[in-house]
Amino acid sequence: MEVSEKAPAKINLTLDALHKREDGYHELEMVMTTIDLSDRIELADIDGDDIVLENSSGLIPQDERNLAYRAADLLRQRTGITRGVKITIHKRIPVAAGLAGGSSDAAATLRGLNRLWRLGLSLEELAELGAEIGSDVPFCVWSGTALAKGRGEILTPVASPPPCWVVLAKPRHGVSTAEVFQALRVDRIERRPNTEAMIRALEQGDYRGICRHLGNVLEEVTMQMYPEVRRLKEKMQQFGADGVLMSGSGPTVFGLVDRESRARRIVNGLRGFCRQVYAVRILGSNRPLLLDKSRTI
Ligand SMILES: C[C@](O)(CO)[C@H](O)COP(=O)(O)OP(=O)(O)OC[C@H]1O[C@@H](n2ccc(N)nc2=O)[C@H](O)[C@@H]1O
Ligand SMILES: Nc1ncnc2c1ncn2[C@@H]1O[C@H](COP(=O)(O)OP(=O)(O)OP(=O)(O)O)[C@@H](O)[C@H]1O
Repeated sequence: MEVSEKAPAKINLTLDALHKREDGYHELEMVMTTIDLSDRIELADIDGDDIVLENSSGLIPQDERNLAYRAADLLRQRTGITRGVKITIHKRIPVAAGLAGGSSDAAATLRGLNRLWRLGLSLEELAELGAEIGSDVPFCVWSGTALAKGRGEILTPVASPPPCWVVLAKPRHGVSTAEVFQALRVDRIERRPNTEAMIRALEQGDYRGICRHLGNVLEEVTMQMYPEVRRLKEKMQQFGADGVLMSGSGPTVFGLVDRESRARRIVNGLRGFCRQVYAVRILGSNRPLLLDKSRTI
């Protein structure tokens, strides 16, 4: 048997770091939403008990370091399942980009294997397992739009943004999330996002309010390391995006745009400065993956 799962990317509408914890992680408060730029994960039964990985990208590990492999391994350990599986990753999300590509592959692997192996685990249980793989995995298990606290694993669903376009520009280099957090000085943060105001704007469907309240405390840190990120943000603003921000730890910069024609114009303008430019939609409602039949059967 074989199942296929969509693994969508996320963007951060806000990201605030409250303090550094004793376990070395940062206590976060952030609003994330899923966008229509996805990897596809195929999971197939195979003879034997190996986890075999194939992927279309030369940029991600092909072994047990791959987050999809780790998800399958963890699920087998916790359920006592010993079946073999072939995981094929069709990669479209840029790697080390701040778009949670690896986390989403892991989350899709958990959802897909739950179906393939008829485990009957709930999304809550899969998200809890996912937290052991990475801070973004629980959000990716649920998808939609959510306020994330703690390390990123304490989730409260909030209203999704009204339909709009997201223009993404990914600079050539990737960014190490660990390095960015290491360079962050929480006691020196000058401007923090207003998370409450963002949630209010989302609940009211206030597109202009959402654009106004975009904010990410990691943006300045990554921009110091990679000035190209600042230049891209400025370009995106000049080309007329309604709101512009770096996603996660970067380096991808995204712009919200209300009309397709303007999104296309911005994409064309940016192509002169950046090779990886996309225009995608926000994935509408909360838990859109339920429509994909990815919930427990
Ligand atoms: C920046 C974000 O993408 C925002 O959504 C996430 O916080 C990062 O999520 P992720 O890539 O799943 O991160 P993890 O693999 O859990 O952590 C990578 C590294 O980032 C740092 N890290 C991550 C999450 C967090 N709340 N505090 C941290 O300080 C830690 O140094 C950790 O070693
Ligand atoms: N399936 C995978 N897809 C992408 N990267 C993976 C995968 N498995 C492991 N990795 C490793 O994880 C690192 C981070 O990649 P990823 O694309 O998830 O970054 P990211 O978008 O910045 O994630 P986040 O926003 O969650 O911090 C890469 O350096 C890559 O080697």
